[in-house]
Amino acid sequence: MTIALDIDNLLLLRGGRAVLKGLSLSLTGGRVLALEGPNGSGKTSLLRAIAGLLPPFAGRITITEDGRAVSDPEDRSDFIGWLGHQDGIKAQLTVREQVAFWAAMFGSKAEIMPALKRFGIAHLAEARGAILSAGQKRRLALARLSLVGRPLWLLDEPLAALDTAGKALVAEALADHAAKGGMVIAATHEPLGLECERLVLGAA
Ligand SMILES: Nc1ncnc2c1ncn2[C@@H]1O[C@H](COP(=O)(O)OP(=O)(O)OP(=O)(O)O)[C@@H](O)[C@H]1O
Repeated sequence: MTIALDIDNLLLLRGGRAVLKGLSLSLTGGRVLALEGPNGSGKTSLLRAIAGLLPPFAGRITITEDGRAVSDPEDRSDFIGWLGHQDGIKAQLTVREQVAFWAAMFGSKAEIMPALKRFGIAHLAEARGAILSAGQKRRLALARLSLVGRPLWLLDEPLAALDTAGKALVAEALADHAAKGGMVIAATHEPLGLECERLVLGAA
């Protein structure tokens, strides 16, 4: 599958105010884009618009799969792996259960333990979500995302709360996803730690 994203002359409003105006962008599978810019510059808004959660006031966002447009936002969600500010970790489930639940929900046949190992949390497999630290929760959310097999990853501050080793694991996972033809768009306030394209949004 070849995925491509095309954004044409986008105007996004939040609370009646323009947060992004005249943005155009093209990206193909195999690429990683770092979305940069100060607080309030519209990074999360752009991710939400690409995900189909924030309708453009003007302009167009087109996602194509093998040259065929995926125009319905509901169909679009089938292509998207989302990691927001909230990790969405369930307090009562163990680390293993949370990843297994996602794998089952998304019909992934990938194995659980290698994903936990990859993000350095295999030793926490039987720990409940409630006792995880912020960085451990982030690692779990990333392990979960890596299992679901969606080609377009939209990540909001994927490095938040991670230590140096955790950041290196994320960089590796992003590079790996891109190497398999996936696309990554990550809002970030710090370098992602791999070669990538950059889009710097303006001040609010
Ligand atoms: N639900 C909302 N209603 C009205 N305005 C909003 C809403 N959500 C965000 N905004 C405004 O839209 C602008 C862009 O916000 P956004 O969250 O996209 O910025 P950001 O670049 O991701 O910021 P940060 O780096 O702080 O995460 C901000 O001025 C914000 O106040």
